[in-house]
Amino acid sequence: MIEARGLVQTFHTGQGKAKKEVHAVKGVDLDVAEGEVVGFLGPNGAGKTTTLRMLTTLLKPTAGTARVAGYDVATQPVQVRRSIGYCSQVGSTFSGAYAGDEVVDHGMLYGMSRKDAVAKGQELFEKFQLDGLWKRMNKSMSGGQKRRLDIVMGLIHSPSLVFLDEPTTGLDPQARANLWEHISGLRTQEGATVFLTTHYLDEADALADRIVIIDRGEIVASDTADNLKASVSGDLVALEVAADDQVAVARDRLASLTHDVTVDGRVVSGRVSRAGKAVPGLLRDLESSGVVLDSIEVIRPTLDDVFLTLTGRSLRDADEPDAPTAGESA
Ligand SMILES: Nc1ncnc2c1ncn2[C@@H]1O[C@H](COP(=O)(O)OP(=O)(O)OP(=O)(O)O)[C@@H](O)[C@H]1O
Repeated sequence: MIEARGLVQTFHTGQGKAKKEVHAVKGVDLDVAEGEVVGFLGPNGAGKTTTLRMLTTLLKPTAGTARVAGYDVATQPVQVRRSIGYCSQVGSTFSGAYAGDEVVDHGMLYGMSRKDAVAKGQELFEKFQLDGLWKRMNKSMSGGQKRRLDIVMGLIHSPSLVFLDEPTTGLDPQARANLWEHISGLRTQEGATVFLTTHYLDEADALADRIVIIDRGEIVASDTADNLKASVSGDLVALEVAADDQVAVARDRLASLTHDVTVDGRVVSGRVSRAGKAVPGLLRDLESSGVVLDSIEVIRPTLDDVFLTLTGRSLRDADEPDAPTAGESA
């Protein structure tokens, strides 16, 4: 569905002495298969939107090639646009028009008949819990309703591939959770392939089959959330031993699974790869060695741990406004 090779975007800003090159995207390769939901994750300014704009033909790549839905973005932009749905960060609806009219007009722009556009629009309004809002203006809708309306606009012509740019930014937790359900339904109910950008770790974790991480214009990882977490640091296993004289035995048993065991009072802990598989055996081992536990905690690494290991910074640091962005050079 998406096949990008060496995509580059260099912006030129300012004039004279203030002239600057911004290397927003620096040679991105991407492959997205039909039916996949891919989360494109990265901090502010990492190059997510710029990559998305190149893939959706809104921006010409400085270098590199991309085929999207079977068409070349540079030479067949019209065919690409017909095959995809795009929901931008800023939204695509106009505040002074009825929601239903906008959706129908949008469908007609794609060559649908009014009758078909109305039928599909009404079906989508129902699916996205917008029933009753056909004759409502965008300006009198809640944030969550507006985002759902944006998605309906992007789906009116039944695209096989949908791009969502930070779909839940600015929404409250309940509206986010509600939108997540709808996004999951895009594949199951609409049969669409979904490529979404986000800087929310939990969003990528919850929605995507595969996560592609971009940092400063370069892809730094691409895998399932589980594999990314497992490959980086392992799960933290913390054993609280019931008696002081059993601490050493517990430490030795845990050391058979990992090198980095630490002891803090009666708490023995260490990082174990794929703890879900290893812990049952460890518990049997501890029991047969006569160790009694007060508690056991298994803490899975977060995608933030992954990002930290890959880039040396946490996503939160990277989010700070004064952190350096996409390789700007004078
Ligand atoms: N039109 C432009 N002219 C100059 N620089 C730009 C332009 N658009 C984006 N940039 C710069 O390119 C870099 C990547 O921006 P981009 O919007 O792709 O990041 P992003 O990962 O989508 O960030 P966010 O999460 O904040 O939306 C940033 O340094 C940004 O300032």
